[in-house]
Amino acid sequence: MKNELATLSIPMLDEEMGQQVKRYVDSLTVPQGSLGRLEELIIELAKMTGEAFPEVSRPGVIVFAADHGITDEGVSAYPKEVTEQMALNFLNNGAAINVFSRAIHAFFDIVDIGIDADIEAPELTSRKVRRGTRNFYKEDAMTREEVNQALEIGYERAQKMIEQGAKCLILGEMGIGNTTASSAIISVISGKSVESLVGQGTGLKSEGILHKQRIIEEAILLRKPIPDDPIDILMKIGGFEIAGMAGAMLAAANNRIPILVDGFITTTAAVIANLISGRASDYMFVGHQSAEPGHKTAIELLGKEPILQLGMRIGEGTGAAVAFPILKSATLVIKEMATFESAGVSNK
Ligand SMILES: Cc1cc2ncn([C@H]3O[C@H](COP(=O)(O)O)[C@@H](O)[C@H]3O)c2cc1C
Ligand SMILES: O=C(O)c1cccnc1
Repeated sequence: MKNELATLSIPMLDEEMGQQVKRYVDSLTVPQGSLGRLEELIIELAKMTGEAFPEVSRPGVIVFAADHGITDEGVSAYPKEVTEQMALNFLNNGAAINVFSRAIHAFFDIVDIGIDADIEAPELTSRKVRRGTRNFYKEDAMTREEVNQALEIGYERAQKMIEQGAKCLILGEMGIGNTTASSAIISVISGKSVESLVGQGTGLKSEGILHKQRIIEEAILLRKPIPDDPIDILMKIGGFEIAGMAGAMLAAANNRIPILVDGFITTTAAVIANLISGRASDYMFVGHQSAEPGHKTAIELLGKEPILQLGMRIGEGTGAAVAFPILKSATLVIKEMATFESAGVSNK
C-alpha cells in the first residue's frame, strides 16, 4: 500500500477552537441558541479545520464510476451499460450532479475507476483498475491488490483536488449494481439482516427486491467477509468506486478538509473509511438521508445526523451537493454577522 495510506495518522479535532468559536457564536446578535443546528455545524467545522472562521468554498466534487459483476444476477432495474452512458452524461454536463455542482461552484472531477467499457474522452480521468468487479455471487469481487489500488486512486484524486484549492469534499458515485454491494457491506458490518437493509435501488419492484435480498444473503454466506476487516470486505463484496470514495475521504480527513457525505453508497464508503482509520468520521457531515432503507443504519454506524431528508435516492453526490449551501450558510454566520458589542445591541 502507498505510503500515505499505510502510515495514515489523521489529526485529532481541535476541541479548543471549537470552544472558542462556541463563545463567539454566543456573542452574535441572535437570541442565544437560536441558530439551532447551524450552530453545531459551525462548531464542528471549527474543530475540523482548526480555523476560527472556517471556509468551505470552493467545494470539490469527485464522482467515481465503476461496474459490478454482480449485475449478472439481475439485481438492478437498469442494465449495466447505464454506468458508461451516465459517465458520458456527466462529461456533457447533463446529469443531476452537474446541475448541483454548478449551483455551488464546485471543482468537478469524474473518474473512471472501473467502468466495463473503453471510453475515449479527454475530460474523463482514466484510472480504470479493471473492467468491472467480478461477480461476488461466484467469486471475490476484487483481489487485495485491486482494493489497494482503488483506495490509492481515491486518495490521489482527493489530494489533487485539495491542492487545487477545494475546502470541502463531496464524493459521488455511478455504478449500476452498487446498492447491492452496499447492502451486503452494511449487513456484514452492522450485523443486521439483509432483509431490513435492502431496497429498490434504481427502482426494483417487490419481487425484484426479494431476489436481490436472496442473492446478497447467499453471497455473504459464500464469501464470508470478516466484519471488522474493511479490506477483506471490499475484496470479497465491494466495488471499485466504493473503495475509491473511501480513499478520497481518508485523504480529506488527513488534510483536515470537511467531507460532506451523500447517500447510501457514499455512506457505505464512509463506514469503510472509518474502519480503516477510526478518526475519519470526525471530518464528516452527512448531507442527507436517502430513501434507500439501509442508509439509516449506515448513518448510525457513522454516529451522524443527516442534514436533510428529501426522499432523494440518486447518489452521484447529489444530496450532499444540495446540502452544501446549509454548511456554507453556517460559515457565513460567523464571518459576516455583527456581535452584540459591535452592533451596540443590548444583551440579556
Ligand atoms: C439513469 C441513472 C442515473 C443514476 N445516477 C445515479 N444512479 C444510482 O443508481 C445506481 C444504483 O442503483 P442499483 O443498485 O439499483 O443499480 C448507481 O449507479 C447510483 O449512482 C443512477 C441510476 C440510473 C439508472
Ligand atoms: O442513496 C443513494 O445514494 C442511492 C439510492 C438508490 C440508488 N442510487 C443511490
